[in-house]
Amino acid sequence: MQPICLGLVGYGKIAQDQHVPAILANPAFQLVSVATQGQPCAGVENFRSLGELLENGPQVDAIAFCTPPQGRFALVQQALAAGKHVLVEKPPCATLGEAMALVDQVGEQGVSGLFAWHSRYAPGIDAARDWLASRTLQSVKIDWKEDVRKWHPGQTWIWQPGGLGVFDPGINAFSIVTHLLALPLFVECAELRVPSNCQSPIAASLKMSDAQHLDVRAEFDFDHGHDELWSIEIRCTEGTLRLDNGGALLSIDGVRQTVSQEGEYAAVYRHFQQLIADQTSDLDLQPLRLVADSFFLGSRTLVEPFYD
Ligand SMILES: NC(=O)C1=CN([C@@H]2O[C@H](COP(=O)(O)OP(=O)(O)OC[C@H]3O[C@@H](n4cnc5c(N)ncnc54)[C@H](O)[C@@H]3O)[C@@H](O)[C@H]2O)C=CC1
Ligand SMILES: O=C1O[C@@H]([C@H](O)CO)[C@H](O)[C@H]1O
Repeated sequence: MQPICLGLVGYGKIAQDQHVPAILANPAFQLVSVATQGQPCAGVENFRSLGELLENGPQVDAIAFCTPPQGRFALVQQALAAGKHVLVEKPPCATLGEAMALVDQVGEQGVSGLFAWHSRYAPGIDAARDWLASRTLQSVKIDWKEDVRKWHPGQTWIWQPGGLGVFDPGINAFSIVTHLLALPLFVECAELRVPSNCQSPIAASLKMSDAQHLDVRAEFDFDHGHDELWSIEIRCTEGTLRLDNGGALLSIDGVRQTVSQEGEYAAVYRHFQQLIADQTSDLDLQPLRLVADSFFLGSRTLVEPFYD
């Protein structure tokens, strides 16, 4: 079986930390080229732009996008126009409208597309979804707190329009709960705390619900201590489910459950491989819709300036 020849755009932190190791560990893929504006990737042909990669580089079947969300729409469109399958890091684009347009364009091009909500592939998520399927939900409490200086050192794009600020990690919690819960969620109120020298929030408090008036609360914080707090607690009539460490740990009524041993990005690329084989796509917009609605409804409070 011929490997899927892969190009990658944006050889930055997540590409180095997660994408390239996952690609190299999966024999179904062969990374053949990178287009990036920073340091080059060893062992493959490097280019300064996607256009150069497509025009002058080795033939590729698919492209993985690890650039910031601003400007990503045009890049993915370029790959689609060239008939390439696309794997797009979260958030898929800087706006909901751009992401909606990509969904249409993937369909029109007849290729496979994946919006890679990586937290949905955390080890505990599938078991949590199975347990919840037969339970009666009462409330959901989300705490998603980390240190931006640890996870996005020197990344100014995250504080610019389209960079989402604390919703860049917070959208991962949205991607989990929209995957776990049967009914669509909507935002009821949002308080956004924006540093005086930034365009996007550093913290947020949210209240959400669904058509059955489920009580969903979320606290997001990008200026948290060194030890992250990525937890979701779901109280049901029959008991309490808790996901910790971003979904890597699952407990039910305080008892730790056995979960998958596969890492998030290994599962992401295995899913992408299957989508290509099945000639289909997985392009969910729900997490980005919740971010958009949080920004629509959000009251803004200016807080002290942020310095990296
Ligand atoms: N930092 C993290 O821990 C994680 C980040 N992500 C997501 O991955 C995406 C990238 O984040 P990071 O890797 O942290 O950012 P980063 O700033 O470290 O890397 C972005 C890379 O894209 C390159 N780039 C920008 N515009 C380009 C263009 N037009 N053509 C080619 N290369 C271009 C830059 O040179 C840089 O190497 C974001 O959407 C983020 O939400 C996902 C999971 C974790
Ligand atoms: O997607 C993301 O994940 C976090 C962090 O890497 C935990 O995995 C990061 O802030 C955000 O971009």
